[in-house]
Amino acid sequence: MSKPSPTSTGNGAPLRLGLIGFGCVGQGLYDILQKLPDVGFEVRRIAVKNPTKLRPLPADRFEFHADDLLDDPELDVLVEVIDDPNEAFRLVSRALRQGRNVVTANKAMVARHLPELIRLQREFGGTLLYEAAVCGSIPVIRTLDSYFGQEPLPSVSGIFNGSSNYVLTGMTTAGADYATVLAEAQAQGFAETDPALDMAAFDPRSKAVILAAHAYGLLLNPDQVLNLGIESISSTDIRFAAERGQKIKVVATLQRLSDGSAAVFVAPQFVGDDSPLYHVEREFNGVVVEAEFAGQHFWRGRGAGGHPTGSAVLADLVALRNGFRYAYPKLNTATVPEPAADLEVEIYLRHAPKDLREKLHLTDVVDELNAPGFSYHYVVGYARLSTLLRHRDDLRRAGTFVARTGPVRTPVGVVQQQAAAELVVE
Ligand SMILES: NC(=O)c1ccc[n+]([C@@H]2O[C@H](COP(=O)([O-])OP(=O)(O)OC[C@H]3O[C@@H](n4cnc5c(N)ncnc54)[C@H](O)[C@@H]3O)[C@@H](O)[C@H]2O)c1
Ligand SMILES: N[C@@H](CCO)C(=O)O
Repeated sequence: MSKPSPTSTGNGAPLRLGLIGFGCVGQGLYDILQKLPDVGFEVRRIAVKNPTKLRPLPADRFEFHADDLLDDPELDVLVEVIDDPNEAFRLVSRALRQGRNVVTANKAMVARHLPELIRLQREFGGTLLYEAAVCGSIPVIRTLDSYFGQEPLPSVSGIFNGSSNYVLTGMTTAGADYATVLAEAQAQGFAETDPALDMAAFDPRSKAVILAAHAYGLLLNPDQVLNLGIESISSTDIRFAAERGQKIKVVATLQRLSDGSAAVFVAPQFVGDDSPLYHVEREFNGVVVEAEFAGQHFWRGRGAGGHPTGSAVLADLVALRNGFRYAYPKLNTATVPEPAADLEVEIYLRHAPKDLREKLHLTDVVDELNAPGFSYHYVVGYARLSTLLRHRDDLRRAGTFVARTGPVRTPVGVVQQQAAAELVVE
């Protein structure tokens, strides 16, 4: 096979796309390209999986073997928007080994395989762009990679999942019940094929892992990053927050600590109206970047849906045509942080069975309701992130709801040990 053309047909003709996957995002992109006929991209071939599914285009527009698209040297760019991260990795890594240019929206795949995907681009010369993988239409990856490529970032945080935010908005503002409003999010194409990925915060964890690479040069194994979601949330939790003038939001936190290390985790959080995230509703996402010299930036935009995500894919296609590739400027530099050693975070814990609560070793309990005869019992105190990660699946199984209520801190014992060590040194 001759080496595919990188980013241009060379004669001003539209770039020829091979589209793999024609679900919410694939159709969103296709529709945008129909509405923008002069934008310079032509969907030449479309590979789908299910031969019996009804689709809005004539049947002869579709074929069923994505590998055939990879074997077609006439395609300039492959757009991978399927819902299977393992198959996506097989296809994308094969395409990169051919030196091809690929755009993907698959955050689970990118987060899990980023080191290998970077290596394949460097070794074979292809380009992989994935702006659509994080926060839908908010151009966060390219901004971190290019604009903030050299600037230290004390923190990057935000609402990175549209479906869970949609559910929280429905429960908070309309008193809707969880199952009904989740079904709405699914019907609108916001949710993953397995919505537990959204509700248990695996999806925003993938996005946090991707941003850690671009914001800090930190390549993390997703399994080592704490993710707590809202599967067990109830109207009592929402009322508890509202009585304190707060809302519950699922917030991803990437934060540089004073020792230079970086903490990365995702958890429901009590948010007051002094935070820009308080006002981010429905499927919208919000990203707050604290930059050392630029100060605070806040972006809000649609985090899910066919058109917003298709818009991000289109932006990648245009960037690719202009020769853009991620520089990963903070990788392999002296400033790459270590993942933070263990931290404590203040949490609200509702409905934790006694044995599980004991395993969490809560300290500095500041509030508690545990009256006999009441089904509603909660406690507010400090837990270690590592302990929460170790018992994350127990918490899910027990139907316990956990939300962050305060800042992270170095475990008290560790501070005392450090202070003692300093005393000894002096
Ligand atoms: N929906 C969103 O708002 C959104 C936003 C950002 C990123 N994403 C990501 O984009 C990707 C696609 O999401 P979606 O919402 O369009 O999913 P979807 O379920 O609507 O569509 C995915 C399609 O891919 C097809 N498919 C699966 N394996 C295939 C294969 N081997 N070859 C061809 N087709 C195959 C499925 O049959 C399905 O029709 C996922 O990785 C998702 O995480 C989605
Ligand atoms: N399921 C994801 C899609 C966008 O990545 C969400 O709800 O945010």
